[in-house]
Amino acid sequence: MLSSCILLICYFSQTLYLFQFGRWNQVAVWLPYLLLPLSALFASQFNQNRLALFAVSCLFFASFLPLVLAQLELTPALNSGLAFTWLILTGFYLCLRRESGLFNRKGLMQVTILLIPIAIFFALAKLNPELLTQVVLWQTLDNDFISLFVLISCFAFVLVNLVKSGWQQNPIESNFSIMLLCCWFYHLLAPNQPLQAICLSSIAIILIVTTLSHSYQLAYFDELTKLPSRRALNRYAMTLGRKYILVMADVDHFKQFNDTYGHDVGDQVLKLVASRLGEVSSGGKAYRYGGEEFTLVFANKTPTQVVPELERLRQSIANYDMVVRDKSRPKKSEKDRNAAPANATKTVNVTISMGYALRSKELNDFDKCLKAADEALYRAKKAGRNCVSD
Ligand SMILES: Nc1nc2c(ncn2[C@@H]2O[C@H](COP(=O)(O)OP(=O)(O)OP(=O)(O)O)[C@@H](O)[C@H]2O)c(=O)[nH]1
Repeated sequence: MLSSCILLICYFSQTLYLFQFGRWNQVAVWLPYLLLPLSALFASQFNQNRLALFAVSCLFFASFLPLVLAQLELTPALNSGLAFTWLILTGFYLCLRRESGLFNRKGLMQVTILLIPIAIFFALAKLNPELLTQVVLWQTLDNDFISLFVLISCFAFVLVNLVKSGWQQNPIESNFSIMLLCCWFYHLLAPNQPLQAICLSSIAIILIVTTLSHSYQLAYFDELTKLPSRRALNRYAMTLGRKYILVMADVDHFKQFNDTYGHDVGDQVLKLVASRLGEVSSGGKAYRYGGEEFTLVFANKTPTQVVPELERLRQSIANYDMVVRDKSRPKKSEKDRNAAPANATKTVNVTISMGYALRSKELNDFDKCLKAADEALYRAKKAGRNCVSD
């Protein structure tokens, strides 16, 4: 989200600067017609079909939609308000939808749903044009270009998205909010065509940045735990100097835990352990190595600095009371289901074992050091688990 904001500011300021010289106006006006199809193609190649559809929608909005709405023979202000209402509804809908294919039944249904508001506009324009004007245009402000409906939906959209994306840490949702703000600027900047075109080009650029950042996230972050993945660890290994400590951490008796409480609860355990390890201090970085194994890397640290932090992490996980649903309780009848039984949930504690290795003359490369940390982990398991070993 931050990168999109920075990029947008740079793009805007540069283009505004070029505008001072006038001759760039023509370039700016046709640029969206190059960038939007490009971003749609790019997004669809990376299976980001919602982004691709939004790019196509913007293109439709800027080219064909005004021609379609012209058939209604309404005022230009109302046409503009209707077009924006449609674009905002489209953005809102696509943002809330789950990712699905483009050329299948779901994809076709998505496109049909996007066209429904236009059908409603046509019906209302024929049946009750007064109502349409009242809903879309903010007549009280005596400003035909500001639409109350667009204003409210815009704020609602940004608010919902920011809350949702903050909670999910998803670049797609948060960048949809920025794109909507661009649409909002487009609306305000009318009838300045070149400036409006900059807004559309900005949307195309954000679409490309979003596609790239989401793909980066998929490649380098673990989906379940949100920690950087093993691939990210291997990348980080290339940047490490001559002094570092590697730690291998493993959840104790995890198989038994999975067997007793089920795979979903097992996943919850992994999330819990990952969130605790992710809070590592003393300059450490946490990675999900694979399965129930995690790796911590401390660059430029000595065991004396690192071991107390490992002990702190181990204890914070061991002391956490995790509430799980007791899978073993008998299935109840419909009547019993309403009465919450006392033993419906129970509290369990998860422990982890850790082994660490310091890079030295013998362990002079990352793989050797990692293997030594793994052997130390094995010793921690043999020593009774829930402990740190070297
Ligand atoms: N729920 C869940 N289970 C996983 C995941 N990845 C690996 N596992 C399970 O983790 C378990 C690993 O078990 P083991 O390697 O035998 O180790 P353990 O039971 O933790 O025993 P010790 O390490 O000796 O304490 C296996 O049952 C895997 O199915 C995952 O992403 N989610």
